[in-house]
Amino acid sequence: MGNLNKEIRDGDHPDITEERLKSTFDTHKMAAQIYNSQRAADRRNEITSAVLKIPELQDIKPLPFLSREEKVEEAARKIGILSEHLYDLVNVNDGAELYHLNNVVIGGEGNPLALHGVMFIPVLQAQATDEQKKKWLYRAMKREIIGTYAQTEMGHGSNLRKLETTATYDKATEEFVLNSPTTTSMKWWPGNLGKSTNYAVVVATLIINEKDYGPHSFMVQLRDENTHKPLPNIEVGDIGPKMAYNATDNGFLKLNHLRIPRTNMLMKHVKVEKDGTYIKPPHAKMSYSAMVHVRAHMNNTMAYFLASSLTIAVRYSSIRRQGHINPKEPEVKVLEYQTQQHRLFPHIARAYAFSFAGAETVRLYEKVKKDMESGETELMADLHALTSGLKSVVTYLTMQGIEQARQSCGGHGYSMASYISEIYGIAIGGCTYEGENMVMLLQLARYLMKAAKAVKEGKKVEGLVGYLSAPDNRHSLIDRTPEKSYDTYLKTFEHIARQQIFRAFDKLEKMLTSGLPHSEAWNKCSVELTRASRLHTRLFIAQAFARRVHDVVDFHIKEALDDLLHLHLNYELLDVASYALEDGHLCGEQMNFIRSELYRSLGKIRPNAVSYVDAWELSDMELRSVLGRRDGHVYENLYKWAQNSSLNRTDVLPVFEKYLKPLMMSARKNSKL
Ligand SMILES: CCCCCCCC/C=C\CCCCCCCCCCCCCC(=O)SCCNC(=O)CCNC(=O)[C@H](O)C(C)(C)COP(=O)(O)OP(=O)(O)OC[C@H]1O[C@@H](n2cnc3c(N)ncnc32)[C@H](O)[C@@H]1OP(=O)(O)O
Ligand SMILES: Cc1cc2nc3c(=O)[nH]c(=O)nc-3n(C[C@H](O)[C@H](O)[C@H](O)COP(=O)(O)OP(=O)(O)OC[C@H]3O[C@@H](n4cnc5c(N)ncnc54)[C@H](O)[C@@H]3O)c2cc1C
Repeated sequence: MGNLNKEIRDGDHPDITEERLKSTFDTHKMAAQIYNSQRAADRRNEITSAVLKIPELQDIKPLPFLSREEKVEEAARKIGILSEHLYDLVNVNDGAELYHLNNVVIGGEGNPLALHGVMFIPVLQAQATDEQKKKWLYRAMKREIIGTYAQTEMGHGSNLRKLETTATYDKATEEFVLNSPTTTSMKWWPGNLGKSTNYAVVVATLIINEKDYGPHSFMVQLRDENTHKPLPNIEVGDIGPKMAYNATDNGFLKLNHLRIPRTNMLMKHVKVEKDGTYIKPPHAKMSYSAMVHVRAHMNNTMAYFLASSLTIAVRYSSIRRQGHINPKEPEVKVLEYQTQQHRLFPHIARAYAFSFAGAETVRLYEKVKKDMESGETELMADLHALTSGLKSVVTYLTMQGIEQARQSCGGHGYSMASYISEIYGIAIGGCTYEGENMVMLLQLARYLMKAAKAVKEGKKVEGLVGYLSAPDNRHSLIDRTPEKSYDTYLKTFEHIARQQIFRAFDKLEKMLTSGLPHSEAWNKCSVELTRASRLHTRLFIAQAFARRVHDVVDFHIKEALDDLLHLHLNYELLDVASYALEDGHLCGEQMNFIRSELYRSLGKIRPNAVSYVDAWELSDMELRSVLGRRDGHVYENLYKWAQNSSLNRTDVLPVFEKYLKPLMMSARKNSKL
């Protein structure tokens, strides 16, 4: 039998090899859990190996040394090369393969086709008629045209019903007139809108006979297909540098009474007839499908960002030696410190948890998508509630985890050589895009309040909120849990979520009964409501993790995942325990039990720490991190990396002659006086 950890190679840093030799599980088999099948895990590695053989696909230099223009150019250059090799490298119908290819070759900072693949094509698939698909979708799939999804405006992103861009139907010419009447009505933010795309699905408020029908989707050609010059009545450009994503040209768009044919409205589910008759869709929010598509996949992209930063931090922590635990022994790896373990390991568990919750979400999404094809919309509300909560909780916890990973690398974590700050910047965009987190937590809260009302009225609720009708124990039995049975933990999470949901419900009801209008009462309860949504979502994540561990067959993988789950449940419970202490569901003694289980878990995880992150099988090419190198040879490569700095091109910079020398000369002269 070979090594269980598949990353071991001759010549690696002995400290990291020592870690890998301790692995109790086969890291490639674990990758099959993370990526949902052995085949998917194999394909990732095959794609990486194939990419490594194509010299033109390698980074010209470390990305942090590129200017914004160079980043945009570099991403576009690689997209060009990728086009030549695409069909040899991946199955183009497999989103996971494309995403992996993107991460290895281009990375997270963006590329000209990002929104094309993530939103433009999905919105056409879901909302275009067959005729419209023939006209645009197939051309888009062949990349004859490049598109984006232009919804957000300078003045409005969250509140879609107040989008100012109008699409007014002109019956006489059978056209829509698209107009941005104000500065704030300009589209502002859409990815790749600024410079790369020549088409966009523009979301605008539909007006027929002066009646407002709310946001609808329209296909708009922005630029000439040959010259790429903006078409008449269109102003379009880049919105400038951002915290991260700087290889992406997020853009602005002003439409000046632009006329488009009636048939450019996406009409699979909703229609405007020639005479202006409006035929409504089977469900009012069907046109929001592109957002739900991205939200459903965000658990996995966030898990990936979190796992990337943890891979960097854990590998580095295994070669970084500083300080002593036993003064008679050599300096220890910083990974030996309990504080370092507590800082990193719970986030490793979260990355796994998000990936497992993500797999369940994508399954539900695929089902709803299929149902919608035939006009069936029953599960749309469940999916919207689930993805709204997960999107918010997972992005927020990912942000926390990445920042802890950065700090755990000390000074070198702050250097772009770690690349963690870039990953952080990319990931935290997710707290805002696809619905600002608070706004989306409040969407889930609407669903939870409906369920709570039903329960109060004596009705039985099922599915994601089924626990609200289930019997509850007055006191948690958590310290009477047999090993490897997590039922009592999950029951405690259920109790906490249930209590908070009803607390928010009761508060809201009381205000409504006192005569406060619904929207005001809602606002006054909104902090409690968002708490309810978070607790409900964290319960779902814990349940999804437990369901996955339950289903695993391989003994060693199951055992390793079980250790992570144990850590997860104890850590998360401590994080939310105040809710259960308030009503005496948990007592002080049980808190001590949870704490001691948590510390025991850290010790259990420690020998496998490097293997848990190695199991994500993130290559050096995609990590782009000196600290996270697979071989552990960090220090000599940090020095090499710094040689890329343009400041090192000459020994003396012109600023010396210009500013520093006169400053020092004058200071010296003055001190002689
Ligand atoms: C050469 C080739 C090489 C190729 C190689 C590589 C190729 C690349 C391949 C892959 C690349 C991968 C690269 C990855 C890059 C990743 C990039 C990141 C992408 C970033 C994208 C970001 C995009 C955006 O941000 S788009 C804009 C998003 N905007 C929002 O999310 C707005 C948020 N607001 C809302 O959604 C709504 O306003 C709202 C939901 C808050 C409220 O809507 P409303 O006003 O219409 O609602 P009402 O109040 O009237 O009603 C509420 C009611 O409706 C129900 N509801 C709402 N939404 C839904 C829904 N979607 N489904 C079902 N029901 C819904 C809600 O539940 C309420 O119901 P009630 O019953 O309670 O009334
Ligand atoms: C990296 C990135 C990429 C993006 N890509 C795209 C894209 O491709 N296409 C596109 O169309 N858009 C895109 N966007 C825009 C993005 O979708 C919006 O910025 C986002 O939906 C938030 O809307 P907003 O900016 O209006 O926030 P605001 O709503 O202005 O948020 C400001 C504050 O107000 C609060 N708030 C607002 N409404 C409520 C409420 N009802 N209740 C309580 N609090 C509230 C929020 O919680 C927040 O704290 C992108 C944004 C980013 C950062």
